Amino acid sequence: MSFTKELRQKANSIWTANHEHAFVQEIGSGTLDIEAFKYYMKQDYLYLIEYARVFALGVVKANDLNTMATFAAYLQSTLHEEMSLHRSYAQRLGITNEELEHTIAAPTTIAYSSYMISEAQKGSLAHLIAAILPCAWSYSEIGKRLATVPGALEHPQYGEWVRMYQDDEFEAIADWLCAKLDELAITLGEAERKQLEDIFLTSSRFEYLFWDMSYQQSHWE
Ligand SMILES: Cc1ncc(CN)c(N)n1
Repeated sequence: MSFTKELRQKANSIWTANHEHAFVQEIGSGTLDIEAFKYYMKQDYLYLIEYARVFALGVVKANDLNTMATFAAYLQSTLHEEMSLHRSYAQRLGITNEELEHTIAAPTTIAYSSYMISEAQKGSLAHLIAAILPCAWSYSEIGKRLATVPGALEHPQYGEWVRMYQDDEFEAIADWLCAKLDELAITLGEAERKQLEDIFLTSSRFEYLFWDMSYQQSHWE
């Protein structure tokens, strides 16, 4: 079994909890409270700014031109495709650009994005990928699953979100990161593989906390 398949298996209970989280389920059914979605969109925008920085660090840490170019392409697509989804929702939901960029980051947003940046800065390229892989991969899995829910793709409010994350182009990012991490892991010893596993599991847990924050915190803001 490949290294990333092993990681996916070890994180299975966390990923199942993410799939079953009320926020995710209610995007699929179209019943999510719009205030929770607005809160999520604003926090996620801040998160994505830092996520994009990790791709920039990938350009710096890459040791061949193809890897550099791929990280640069994903930096570009995060800033101009994924974040344009948020800008388009913001416009539709009456959130100004000012509000989007100057929202105060919640503790979970700060903790998750600081964790990713810290692992990316202090570790190797493999550490960097382990920190961001759950972000790219779990969203693709969630998008693909929600796309099978009747009506989810066409829902007037949440359909655009589902269409973005179920897209094959989005899945290609996760596939590429998996292939790169599998390639790098071949030469690593047990101790370093264990570090990568811990990072992957921590980011997976942060994914859960992000859904939960968005579902809960919007009620007590
Ligand atoms: C918190 C979070 N994690 C992952 C993704 C997908 N890039 C996202 N938009 N937000």
